Amino acid sequence: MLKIENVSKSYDGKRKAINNINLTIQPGEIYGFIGHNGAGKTTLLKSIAGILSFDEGEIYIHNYSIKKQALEAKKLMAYIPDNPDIYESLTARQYLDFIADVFNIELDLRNQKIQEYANMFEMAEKLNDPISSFSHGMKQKTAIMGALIHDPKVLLLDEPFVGLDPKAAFLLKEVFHKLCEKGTLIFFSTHVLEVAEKLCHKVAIIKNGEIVTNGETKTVIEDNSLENIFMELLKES
Ligand SMILES: Nc1ncnc2c1ncn2[C@@H]1O[C@H](COP(=O)(O)OP(=O)(O)OP(=O)(O)O)[C@@H](O)[C@H]1O
Repeated sequence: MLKIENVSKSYDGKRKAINNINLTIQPGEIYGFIGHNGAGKTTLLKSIAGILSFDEGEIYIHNYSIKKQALEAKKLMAYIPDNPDIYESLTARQYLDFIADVFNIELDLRNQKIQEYANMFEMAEKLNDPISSFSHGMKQKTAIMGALIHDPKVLLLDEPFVGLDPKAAFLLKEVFHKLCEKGTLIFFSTHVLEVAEKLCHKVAIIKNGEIVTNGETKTVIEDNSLENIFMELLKES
């Protein structure tokens, strides 16, 4: 479970980039996080991942506080940033081996997973090529494979569909479904409202650092489209 309690963060000590965020995400849920540019999505995702410190509140990953028990919490999760800036000088296989080493994944299991995901994302031929030679989408796929290698219980992704071709986007959605069947919870930001509408069990909409609505996707959208709800919420002061 991912529990976010009263979390606030300011970069300059004056304006809060996120303000009093409360969200609880259960195992097996696919949860979409939607907001305008600068709304605070990346700030919250990085705070959950333990990359960014926050000023107030607490975040728990399966009851481990990301502030006080960061190592235990981080073992259970994976975070994929919006820009897959991964080690350019390594080959994809070296990068995946490195991640597997960090998480202590035994050799047979890691090779099996690398092969499985490389086949799935059509990266098997590229495993021994340097990441510096990859397109944005190929780097994104490599980052995704790295995130999946240790079977995270909590998967955080910042704009995961940007830069993926339609087939890779379809495959990633399939991966989401498979993971959620196994009890992994997935929390991802997106600007692609159709994806959120179709894929997510629940959604939260953030505006100027505050959650303006959240809940079951079908309840949030009722008879309207998510795009209309989003535009209405942006208009309201
Ligand atoms: N390193 C930083 N230093 C100062 N202010 C920052 C920093 N990073 C983000 N901000 C500010 O915090 C607010 C939230 O930014 P954040 O990147 O979390 O938004 P976002 O919802 O992810 O936006 P986008 O959809 O454009 O990626 C914005 O006002 C932004 O200018």
